[in-house]
Amino acid sequence: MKKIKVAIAADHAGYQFKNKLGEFLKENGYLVTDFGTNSEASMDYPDTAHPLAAAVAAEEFDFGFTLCGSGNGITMTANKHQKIRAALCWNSEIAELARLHNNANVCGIPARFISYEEVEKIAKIFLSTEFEGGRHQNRIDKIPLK
Ligand SMILES: O=C(CO)[C@H](O)[C@H](O)[C@H](O)COP(=O)(O)O
Repeated sequence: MKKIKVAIAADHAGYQFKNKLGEFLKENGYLVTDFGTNSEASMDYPDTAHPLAAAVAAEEFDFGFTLCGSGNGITMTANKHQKIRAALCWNSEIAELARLHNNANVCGIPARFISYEEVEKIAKIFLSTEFEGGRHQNRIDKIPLK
């Protein structure tokens, strides 16, 4: 069976959870590529979020996970890419809706505000939920600026 390709990226605030999430995903059969950051030294989230978003937009990966302190900066950055629909997901219900209704291809995680256990729950539901299509397809078609 074809393995799902997942990209992960973080800033210093999301570094620890990003590493744990990467290991968890590998253990569960996903092909994981880590776009950094590679330490807890302070850095600027666009430096990892833009390369991840460009690669997901180019369909080199099926999904991306981005982690920073609030999840906001790294999600805002990813959403600057036309083909990216990055959703800020702070619990599994929101993550499920991000896939069902928004066909999100990047999951933004607020690492300073949720537990690591919640991160795994979010990742599991995000990766296993199919987009519903229908009325939601009409809506996401209207998101990009023409
Ligand atoms: O981008 C963010 C805010 O929207 C993230 O939460 C960052 O991780 C945060 O701003 C980093 O803050 P720090 O004080 O530089 O550690």
